[in-house]
Amino acid sequence: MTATENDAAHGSEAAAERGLDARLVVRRPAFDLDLVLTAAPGEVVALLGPNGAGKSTALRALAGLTPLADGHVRVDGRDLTDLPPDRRGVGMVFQDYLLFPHLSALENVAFGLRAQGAGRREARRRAAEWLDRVGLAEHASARPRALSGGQAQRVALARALAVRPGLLLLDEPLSALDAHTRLEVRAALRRHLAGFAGAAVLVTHDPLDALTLADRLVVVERGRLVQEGPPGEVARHPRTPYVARLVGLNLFQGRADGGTVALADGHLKIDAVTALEGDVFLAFEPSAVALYRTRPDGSPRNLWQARVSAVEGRGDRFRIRLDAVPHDRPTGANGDGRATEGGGPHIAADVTAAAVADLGLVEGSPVWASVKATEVRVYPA
Ligand SMILES: Nc1ncnc2c1ncn2[C@@H]1O[C@H](COP(=O)(O)OP(=O)(O)OP(=O)(O)O)[C@@H](O)[C@H]1O
Repeated sequence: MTATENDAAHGSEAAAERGLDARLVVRRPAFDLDLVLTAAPGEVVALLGPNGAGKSTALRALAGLTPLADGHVRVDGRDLTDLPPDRRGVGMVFQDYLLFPHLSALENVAFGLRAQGAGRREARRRAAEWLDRVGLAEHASARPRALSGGQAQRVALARALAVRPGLLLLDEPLSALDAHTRLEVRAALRRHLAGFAGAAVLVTHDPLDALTLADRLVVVERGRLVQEGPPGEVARHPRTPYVARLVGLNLFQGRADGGTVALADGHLKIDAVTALEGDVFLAFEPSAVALYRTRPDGSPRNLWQARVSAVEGRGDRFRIRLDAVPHDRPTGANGDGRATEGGGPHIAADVTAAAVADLGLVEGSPVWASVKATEVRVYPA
């Protein structure tokens, strides 16, 4: 059906609600998903979340591959909830659904067009156009096994886009590719998604894919939406420890009271520049943390005793994981924190190789850590 026929068939319904409108409820013995998901036409939504959060389940439910216990899937006003996958008209780029091995690249792309009712010649003409668009015109007659991973991925993308679906689903589209190919395909995918008129939902583990490809992030944990928003906003203002780790920020929750935030666990107070009162999140970059071997002179106010729990190399910097030593517990006779158990907030600090050497940072080293009040972002919880 063409877009116009589609509109005519579904009348004002279609005009009323463009894009994706879904509530996905899936129940399994040890897991349940309940996720409201929408995407406007032209919008790319990335589903992010830890392993087992339910991202693939959500995508498969949209595709009709996993049955819904409750909820609905509507695309451009059309109710797909009870339709089998092949009648949904949804474009899919899934790892285990990539290409038909016995068909050429051209025939793979033409397949969906034929299924949509295009004549053989017309389908091949449009398929050739799409292969050209993804830069694979000269591979039209190649079988999938003769294509590289990146090429196969681009054919799969061309096949999905050629039918101009109202909804495009991409499951880890770059995960099987090596680092170099990944860069290339990411750039190509970005271009094609920008020109795509329908709604797109992308599942990824890779924060870079999510940050560069998506207009909006939807973070899923344990089958529930825990945070959503434009990538920059989510990256600046994480609301769960998973998101904070993903974007490399230190995150705490606490209560603000006159420019001081008492952390939720009651062990530390942090000076911050804020007019907020009440429950807040508090975030700062690992690079904003300064480390000292002994208590620094002039004693900055946000100063903790901590113990190094891990030292991780990251290019030309080192990320130091710290367990803060709670200030209201005894810190040992010489005040160096050695006698105290960890258990205060965890902090990440980024330092240079020279600092690692000068401070002698190894697992178990006691240190003093500080962060300036002006480096701490505070936002409502
Ligand atoms: N076919 C299945 N049958 C039963 N349980 C399943 C099936 N597929 C996934 N699960 C379970 O459902 C939950 C959600 O899995 P899902 O694959 O959707 O998570 P995910 O967020 O995509 O994880 P990952 O990032 O590891 O791919 C997990 O507990 C998983 O073990």
